[in-house]
Amino acid sequence: NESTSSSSQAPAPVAQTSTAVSVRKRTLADYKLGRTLGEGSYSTVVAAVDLSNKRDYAIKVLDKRHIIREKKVKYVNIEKNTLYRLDHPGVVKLYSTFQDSSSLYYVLELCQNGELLTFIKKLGSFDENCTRFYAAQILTAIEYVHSRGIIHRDLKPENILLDHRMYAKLTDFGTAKMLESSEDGTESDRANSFVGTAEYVSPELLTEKAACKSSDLWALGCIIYQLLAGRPPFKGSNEYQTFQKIVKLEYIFPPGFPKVAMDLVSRLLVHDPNERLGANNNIDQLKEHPFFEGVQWSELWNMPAPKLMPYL
Ligand SMILES: C[C@@H](Nc1nc2c(c3cc(-c4cn[nH]c4)ccc13)C(=O)N=C/C2=C\CC1CC1)C(C)(C)C
Repeated sequence: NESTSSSSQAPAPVAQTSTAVSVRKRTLADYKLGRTLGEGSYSTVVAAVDLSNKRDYAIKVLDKRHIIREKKVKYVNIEKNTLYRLDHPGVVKLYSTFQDSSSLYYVLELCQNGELLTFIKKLGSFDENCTRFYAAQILTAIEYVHSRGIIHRDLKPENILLDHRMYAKLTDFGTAKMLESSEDGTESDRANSFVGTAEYVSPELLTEKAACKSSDLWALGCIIYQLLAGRPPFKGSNEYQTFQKIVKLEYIFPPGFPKVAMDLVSRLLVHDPNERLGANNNIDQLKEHPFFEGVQWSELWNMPAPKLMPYL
C-alpha cells in the first residue's frame, strides 16, 4: 500500500541543482483499455494503448481482494519479481506495475497473435520445418530462463504466445519457481510444490512433488509431440487418467510422425529427469540433436518466422 504523505504547509522549494528525470509512476488514466485478451485464474489480460506514446501494450489486471482471499499474494510477487528479472526475446516483457484501491496492474508486452494453441487447433498440426523453428525458439527461451535460476513449471501451448512477427514468447510465470541459491552458492535443484496442467506435468511432479529444470524439458517434449501430432502425447478422459498415462509412460506416435522427431521426443519423455536429453544444464546436447539440423541458432531471433504449414 502506498503511503500518501500530506503535510500542512508546502515544503520550502529546493534549488534545482540537477535536472532529475522523474519517471512518473503510471496510472490507469495513462492508458486507453481495449478488448479482453485472456482470462487467467486470478487475472484478466486486456489490450491497452499508452496515451502518451500511442504504443500498444497488454495490461494484466489482478483483483486484490480475490488474491488475498485465495492466498495467492506469494504467487503474485513471484511472477512480478520473475518477470522483472527476465529480459529475452522469447519471454514476454514486463515494463511497469502500478495499483489502485481495487487492483494491481502489470504493463506487459503485447503478443498480437495470441496463443500458440490457437494456431495448432486452426492448422491441425505444424509441418516439420515450423515445428523445428518453434521448438528451437522455445528451447532457447527455456535455456535463458534456466540460466537465471528459474523453472517455469507450467509450459504449454496456451501460455506460449506469438508476437507480431510470429515469434514465440513464454508467459504466465505465476507458477514459476526461483531456485534459491543455498548459502554455499550452489543452486538447489528442486522446487517443492505442486503446479502444472495435467497433460504437460512431468512424472517427478506427480510422484515426488518436486520440479526441477528438467521438468520444463519434459513439457518441451510434450509440446514438440503436440505440434506434429496435433494433440498432446498424454490425454486421458480425465486428469486422473492422464496422470496414469504419464506415470506409466503410456503414449504412442501416430503413423507418419517423422522418425527424427520420434527419436528426440522419446529422449525427452523419459521418467528419470537426469536422463532427459539436455538435463543437468546440458541444453547444448539438445541443440545438437539431428532434429535441429540446419537451425542457425544465432539467427533464430532475427530471421523471419516460417509460414505456418499443416503437417498433412
Ligand atoms: C496466458 C495468458 N493469456 C495471454 N497473456 C498475455 C497476452 C495475451 C494475448 C492474447 C491475444 C493477443 N491477440 N489476440 C489474443 C491472448 C492471450 C494472452 C499478451 O499479449 N501479453 C501478455 C500476456 C500475459 C503476460 C503474463 C504475465 C501474465 C492468460 C490466459 C493467463 C491470461
